[in-house]
Amino acid sequence: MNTTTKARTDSRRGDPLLTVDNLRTVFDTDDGQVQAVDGIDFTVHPGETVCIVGESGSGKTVTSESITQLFKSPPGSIADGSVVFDGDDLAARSEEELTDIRGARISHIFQNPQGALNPVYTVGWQLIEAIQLHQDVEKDDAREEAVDLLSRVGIPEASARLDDYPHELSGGMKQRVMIAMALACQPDLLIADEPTTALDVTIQAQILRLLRDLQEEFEMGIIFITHDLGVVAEIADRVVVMYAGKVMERGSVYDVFDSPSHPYTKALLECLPGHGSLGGIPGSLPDPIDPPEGCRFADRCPYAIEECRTGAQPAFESAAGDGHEVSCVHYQTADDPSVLERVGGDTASESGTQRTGRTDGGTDESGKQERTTGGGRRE
Ligand SMILES: Nc1ncnc2c1ncn2[C@@H]1O[C@H](COP(=O)(O)OP(=O)(O)OP(=O)(O)O)[C@@H](O)[C@H]1O
Ligand code: NI
Repeated sequence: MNTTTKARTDSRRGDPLLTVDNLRTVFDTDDGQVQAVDGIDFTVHPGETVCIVGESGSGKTVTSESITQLFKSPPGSIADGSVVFDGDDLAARSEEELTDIRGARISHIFQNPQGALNPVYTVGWQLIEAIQLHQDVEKDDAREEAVDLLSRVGIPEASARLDDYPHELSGGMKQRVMIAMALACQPDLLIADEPTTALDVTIQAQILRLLRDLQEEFEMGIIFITHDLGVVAEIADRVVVMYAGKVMERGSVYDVFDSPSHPYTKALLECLPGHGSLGGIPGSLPDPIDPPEGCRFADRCPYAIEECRTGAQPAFESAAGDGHEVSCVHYQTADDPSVLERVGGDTASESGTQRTGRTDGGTDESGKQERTTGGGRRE
């Protein structure tokens, strides 16, 4: 995050490119209905990068998959809400209509490139096809653009790679080709779910730079999901903090990082290297099939009071900063994060492990378990 980012955020005006309103996405399983995304709201403006952050299992991937309904249905379905893209509610669109939108106006990049490339065509053929689908250019020009894109995602000897088939490439190379493919159609909205996690830091930096360049060139909106809060600080204009299918806090990257307001956001930031709390937030996510009443984070929150455990997730209250909002009962009377120091009293000043009474081991184990469950179920 820097002053440029801040200036960009503040100058953002006009209609959003994407408005997600009260979105609920559920999965029917043998054990019951998983409330993966449970009534969330956020917007993305043209040229803006919105990062979705939150622990494993919070619903980030399901949120991103819900936009063009990429999840398998059944078991998944949108149970409520709307996803308005450029004036059009995608939640009400047929699979056929969504196929047209995917890859033309909305592109996805996943952590795992498997399945994103067609094994029977060369990399060059697929890229040139994608470029020509969207732009009225001759084949030679499209070829030149394909080479340029490949070198910009960090592929050495790009022109030679055009004749390769996907299986001839290493995993990291495939990932980069997939990113190039997603950008080839110059999407209005790019949805990237942990796109650079498997890549080394130099290539990662190169790809983030490429995204920023293309974003400036084409006013592309970006939804970026990552566990790496360092990357968030670098690329986000705005941040959406998710927990257990709910949005806990949202605002400019500047406000969320400098004045984290929800106790959950504070805890997430404390897990950054050099910020004290190592090994994650003590405790684990609530049961997604039968989430608790009140604030979903209450069981792990050092500031929780009786009021936090009844009713629905608290309504959004404004926190310090333009468009900075937080879903926490403690902000119903104030918009200043220091309110937590006052309400927290002694509990708040205790160390991370004492807060919930859990000690070593619990965190790591539960964290890992969430990951396995989330990934395993999707297959
Ligand atoms: N196909 C599915 N069937 C049942 N439950 C699912 C399915 N896909 C996701 N879920 C559940 O939905 C919830 C949200 O999962 P999601 O993958 O969106 O989390 P995430 O925030 O992306 O986590 P991570 O950081 O690990 O990628 C989890 O409880 C997960 O187990
Ligand atoms: Ni995910």
